[in-house]
Amino acid sequence: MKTIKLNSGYLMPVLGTGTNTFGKEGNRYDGKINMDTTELASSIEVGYRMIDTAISYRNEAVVGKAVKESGIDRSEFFLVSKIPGQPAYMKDEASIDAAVMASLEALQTDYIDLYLIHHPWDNLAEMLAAWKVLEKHAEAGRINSIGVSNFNEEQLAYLLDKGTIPPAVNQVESHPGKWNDAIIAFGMEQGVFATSWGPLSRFDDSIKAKLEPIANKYHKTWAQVLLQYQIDRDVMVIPKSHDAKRQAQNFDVFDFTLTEDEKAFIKKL
Ligand SMILES: NC(=O)C1=CN([C@@H]2O[C@H](COP(=O)(O)OP(=O)(O)OC[C@H]3O[C@@H](n4cnc5c(N)ncnc54)[C@H](OP(=O)(O)O)[C@@H]3O)[C@@H](O)[C@H]2O)C=CC1
Ligand SMILES: O=C(O)C(=O)[C@@H](O)[C@H](O)C(=O)CO
Repeated sequence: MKTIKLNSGYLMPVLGTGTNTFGKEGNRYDGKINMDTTELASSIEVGYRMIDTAISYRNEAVVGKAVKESGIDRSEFFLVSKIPGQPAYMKDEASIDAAVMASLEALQTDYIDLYLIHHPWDNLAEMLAAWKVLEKHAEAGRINSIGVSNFNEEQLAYLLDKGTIPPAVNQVESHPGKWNDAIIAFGMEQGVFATSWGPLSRFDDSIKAKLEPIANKYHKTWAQVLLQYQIDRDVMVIPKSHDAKRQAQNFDVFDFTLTEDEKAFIKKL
C-alpha cells in the first residue's frame, strides 16, 4: 500500500474505507446502531487497514469491534476519527478530554492514528483553544496525528499560524462534481495533505459514462479510474461500499497509471 508521510512523521495509507453508514440498520446514516461488523470484516479481509469513522457516525464502537474481531494486530491499522466542531463537544477543555477518552474506549485502543475536527466553526480564536486541547492529547501520545476537515484556506492558515502542532490532514469533499483543487493545493504547499471524502458519489451520473473510454482501456471501472486519479496526485481516498465485490474493486487500483492527457481530461470533468 502506498503511504503518505504526514508532517507529524507518521505514515498514512493513501486508501482506506469510509464508514458513515456502516453498523447501522438499513445501511442508513441515521439508522440505529446494530453493531453489525459485516461490512468492516469484508473490508479488512480485502486488505483495507485505514478506517475512517467519526463521533457523529456513532459507529466508533463498531469499528473497534471489527478491528478486535479481525485478530490482526492493532499496529497494522490506521484509525481515523473526528470530533464534531460543535459547542456540545468543544465547549471547554473537559468536554474535549471526555470526547477523546470516549473515542479511545469505543475504538478499543490506547491511541488514535488521526483525530480530526470534523467541521470548522466561525470563531477562530475559540477553534484555536480547542486545537490546543487536541495538541495536549497528541503530546500525551493518545493521538498520533491531529487534523481538520472541511476547512477553507483562511481556517487552515489560521491554525498553521497560531497552533504549535500543524494540522496533518484536511479531509475535504473531492470528486468530479467538486474537486476542491484550490484548498487541496493550498494545504499541500503548507505540508498538509488532503483526504477526499465522497470520492465516488455526490456528482452527476453522466460523468460516469464520460469516464468509460478510459476505464475500458485499462479494464477498470469509472470508480477505479477516479480513485487512481486522486491517489496519483497524493490525495488520500476513503471510498465506502456495503458490497464486498465493490470494496475489492475499490482496493484494486494500484496496477495502472493514467496518462497526462487522461489526467487533464478528468481534471476538467
Ligand atoms: N469529513 C466529512 O465531512 C465527510 C466524511 N465522509 C467520509 O467519507 C466516506 C466516503 O464518502 P461517502 O459519502 O460514503 O461516499 P462515497 O463517495 O464513498 O460513495 C459511496 C456510494 O458509492 C457506491 N459505491 C462504492 N463503490 C462503488 C463502486 N466501485 N462502483 C459503484 N458504486 C460504488 C456505494 O454504494 P454501495 O454501498 O451499494 O456499493 C455508495 O452508494 C464516508 O463513508 C465517510 O467516512 C463523508 C462525508 C462527509
Ligand atoms: O459529515 C460526514 O462526515 C458525513 O458522513 C455526513 O455528511 C453524511 O455524508 C451525510 O450526508 C449525512 O446526511
